[in-house]
Amino acid sequence: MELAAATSNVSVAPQQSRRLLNAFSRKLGSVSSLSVGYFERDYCFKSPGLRVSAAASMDAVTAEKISPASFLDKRETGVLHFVKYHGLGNDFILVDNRDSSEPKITQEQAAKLCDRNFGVGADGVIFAMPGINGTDYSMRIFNSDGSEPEMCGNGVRCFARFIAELENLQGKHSFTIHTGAGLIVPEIQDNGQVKVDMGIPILKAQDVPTKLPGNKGEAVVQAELVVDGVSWNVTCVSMGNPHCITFGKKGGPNLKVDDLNLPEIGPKFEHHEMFPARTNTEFVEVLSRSHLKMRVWERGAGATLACGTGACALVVAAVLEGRADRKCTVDLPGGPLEIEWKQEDNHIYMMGPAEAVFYGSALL
Ligand SMILES: N[C@@H](CCC[C@H](N)C(=O)O)C(=O)O
Repeated sequence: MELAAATSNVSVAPQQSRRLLNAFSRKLGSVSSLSVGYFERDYCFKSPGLRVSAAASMDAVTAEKISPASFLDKRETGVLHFVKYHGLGNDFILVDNRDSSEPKITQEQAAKLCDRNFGVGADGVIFAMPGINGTDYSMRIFNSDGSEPEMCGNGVRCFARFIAELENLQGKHSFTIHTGAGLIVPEIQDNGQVKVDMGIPILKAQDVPTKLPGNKGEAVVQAELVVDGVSWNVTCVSMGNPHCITFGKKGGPNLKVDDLNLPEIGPKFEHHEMFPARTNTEFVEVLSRSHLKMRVWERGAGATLACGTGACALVVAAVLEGRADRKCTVDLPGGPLEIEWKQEDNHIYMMGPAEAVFYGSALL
């Protein structure tokens, strides 16, 4: 797989952007069907001046023909058009797969695309697919290692914004989405943030899944897990995907998450024999009863800047361990999420941002 090109709108001035466009246009030469893909989203859609300049540098396609939907509509064999989104720096390649229930690329191709040196670079690839059992859409995701998780919290916020863009929807909108974790309902707010009904957390040990024996009914709460000879206190929660949450070592002080050597300790949790489906691990510092700080090591993706399902799972763990209230701000490396585990319906609600970053095309 070869990368055609892609450009981010982060801190690129209009003049630089124009130069980039011209360079891409020259480089791609007669491959006019691809050259349309390379423009700065924000400047194209918010800056009429550049829109004209951009079009002028592309001899084959006029700016008027460019829209998010028409860009993704282009269907050349061997080319994947995508939009890159992120939710607090947890970044995804979004693929318009609404015409088929088969992902447009394989798990191996997804892993290559996610490579930050030889590909686009992302924590995962997300496919927007036709709904199942009466839902509006289905979401599937491949992690950056090519494995397929059941759910992705930051991803589902990106998914909702992607659908709104594809369907040209403005303002408040909600969708029903079938995922590996069942029905998930995101609602885009007027300010562009996305609130998601993440469903009911799963606590039964064998359903998480973990081989640790239940110690609070069937749930695993503040139980001992020996990792590399060191005893940690862990609580296990599934949000459709498995999470192991720790606030510190057994008998030790509360965690200071900035002091952790995540690349060293993270994989030892992920591949621990007590987690037959591997696990995501959240390391959590309690700042107050309504303010938590976390770092995450994700199954199949490693250290990421944010994990939505992880933020939900750790609030559940904090409540079960008596460390926090049901409504918390969770600080992740990429920014904060608002999480509430509602007593009334036992559902967890997550609120946070999702942003499109750039459009691109990859040669498969
Ligand atoms: N970053 C995601 C979780 C993605 C899936 C995870 N790596 C897994 O394998 O379970 C989120 O925001 O929830």
